[in-house]
Amino acid sequence: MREENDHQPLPPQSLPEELLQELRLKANELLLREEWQESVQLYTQFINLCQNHISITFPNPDHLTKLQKSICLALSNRAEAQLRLKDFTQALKDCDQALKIDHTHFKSLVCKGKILLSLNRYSTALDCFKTSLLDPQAIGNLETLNGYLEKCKKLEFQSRTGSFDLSDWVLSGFSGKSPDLAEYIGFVQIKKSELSGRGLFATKNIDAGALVLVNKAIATERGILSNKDSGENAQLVMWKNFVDEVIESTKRCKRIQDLVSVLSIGEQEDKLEVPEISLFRPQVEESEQSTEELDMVKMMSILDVNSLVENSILGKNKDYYGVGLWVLASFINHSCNPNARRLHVGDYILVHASRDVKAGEEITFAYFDVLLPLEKRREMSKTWGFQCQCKRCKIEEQVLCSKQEIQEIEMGLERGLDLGGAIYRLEEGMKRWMVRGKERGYFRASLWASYCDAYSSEKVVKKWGGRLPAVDVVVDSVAEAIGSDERVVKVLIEGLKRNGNVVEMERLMRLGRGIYGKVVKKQALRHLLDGIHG
Ligand SMILES: C[S@@+](CC[C@H](N)C(=O)[O-])C[C@H]1O[C@@H](n2cnc3c(N)ncnc32)[C@H](O)[C@@H]1O
Repeated sequence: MREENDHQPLPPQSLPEELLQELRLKANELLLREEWQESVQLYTQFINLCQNHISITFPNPDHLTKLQKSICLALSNRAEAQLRLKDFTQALKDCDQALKIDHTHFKSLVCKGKILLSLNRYSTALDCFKTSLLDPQAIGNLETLNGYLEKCKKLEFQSRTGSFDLSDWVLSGFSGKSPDLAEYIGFVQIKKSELSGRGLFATKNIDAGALVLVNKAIATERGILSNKDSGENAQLVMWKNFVDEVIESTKRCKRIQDLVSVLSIGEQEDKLEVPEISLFRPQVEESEQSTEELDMVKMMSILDVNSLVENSILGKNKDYYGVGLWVLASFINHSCNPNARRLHVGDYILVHASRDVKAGEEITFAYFDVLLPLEKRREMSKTWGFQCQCKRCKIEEQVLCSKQEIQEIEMGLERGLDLGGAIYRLEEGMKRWMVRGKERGYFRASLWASYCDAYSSEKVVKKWGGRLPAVDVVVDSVAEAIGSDERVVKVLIEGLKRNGNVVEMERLMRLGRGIYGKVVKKQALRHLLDGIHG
C-alpha cells in the first residue's frame, strides 16, 4: 500500500534536483524489473516531493509546467504498477489525475484503457485507446494499440449481445490460453425466491442452451491434485490462498468490496436486501459512498456460502481442482431439478439454460450431483449448510412417505437384488401412484445409477428389455426433469447402439446444447459429444 507520508520534509526554497533525479531513475528501474510495490513507493515519494515544492514555493510558470509534466509521467507510471498489482481503484485515480494535467497524455490514456478493460468497462476503454491513437507516439505502438482496440470492440459486442463462440477453441483441442470473454447479463433479474432469500429469475423465455450470464471471478485458485492425501492438503492450501486473494481484491478495489458485501452469509436470507441487476453491469462505475470494511468472520461466511468448485471445465483433466467466487452467479440457488448449467472457461463462469425456461421462472443450477436418491442429496445439501426446498425434493419426500414400496425397491437395489425387476416394479408403481410427466423423470433421476446399470447390461436388457421403457424415453424424461447431463447422453448413445438403432442427430444435438450451451456451435458440439462416448 502507498505510504502517503514517507517522503522527507524539505527546506521550502530549493528543490533537491539530485534526489528527484535519483528517485525517478530508481523508480523507473524498479518498474522495468517488475518490482511493482517498490516502484509505487518511490513514485509516491517523487510525486509528494514535487507537489510539496509547488504548494510551498509557488514556482514560476515555466518551472511549474516542467514540474507538472514530471508529476504526470510519475502518476502514469505509478498507475501502471498499481494495475499490475490489481489495485484498480488507485490506478484509475492516478490516470485521471495525470489526465487532468495533460488530457492527451499518451501513457496515461493507454494505461487507463487497460485498467478499464480489466474492470470490464469495454466501451470507455475503447474511447481511451481511440484517443491515444491520435498521439504521435501511437505510431511506434500501432500493433499493440490495434490489438487493444480489437479486443475492446469484440468484448463490447459480446457483452451487449451475448454472442459468444468457443467453437474454434474446442476444435483446436483447447490449445493455447483460454479465449478472451466479456461479462454478460442476459434476460434476468434478482428477486425474492421461494427456495431461500434471493434468487435469479428469467424476465423472458430462455431456450435450452441460451446464455443466462457470463461472470468474471473476483478471485480463483487452481492446481492439480496428484494423489488423495496430498490432494486434501493441497486443497486446504489452495483454499487459504483463495481466501487471501479475495480479501486482497476487496481491499484494493472498492467496487469489488461493494459487490462482495451484498452476498449472503447463509443466515436470515429472507431479510436480505434484493439488489438491482444493474449493480452488476460491467459498465457501472464505483460508487462514491463509503462501504464498511468486511470483517473476517463475515468474509469467511460469505466465502463458505458462495464459493464454487469448478466442476465442469472445458479442456481440463480430472485431477484439476479450482475454486472461485463469481458474484452474480452467487445469486443462483440450487435445485435438484435445475434448469441451468455452468461451464468454466479461464476466470469466467458461463451459465446457460439446460432446458427451456419460461419467463418468471427461477434460474437454478446444481451445487452437487443431482443424479442421486433423495437421501444422498439430503446429505449433500447438509454439507452445504441448507435443507433443499426444491420441488423435486418435496415431491419425492411426499411420495416416499406414503409409498412404502419405493423404499423397498431402493433397499433391494442397494442389496444388489434383480436390477431389471426392481426397475420394472418402480415403473409399474409410478403408473399406479399416478406419478406423471416430469415427476417420473425425478424418480428415474434418483435411481439413475440403477437405470444406467440396467440399460448397460446385456443380460438385463435381454431378460427385461420388453417390459422396461425404451432407453430414449427414460433419457428424455430425465433430461426434461433435471436438464441434460453427459452421463445421460452416454447411456442413450450406448443403449441405442446396442439395440442396433441409430441415434438421431437432432435429439443428440438438443441434449448436447443443454450440456454445453449454444456457445459451442454444431461441429464443435459434435466433437464434444464424440468425447462423451469415446
Ligand atoms: C450462493 S447462495 C444463493 C443465493 C442466496 N439465496 C441469497 O439470497 O443470496 C447459497 C445459499 O442459498 C440458499 N439456498 C440455495 N439453494 C437452496 C435450496 N434449494 N433450498 C434452500 N436454500 C437454498 C442456502 O442458504 C445457501 O447457503
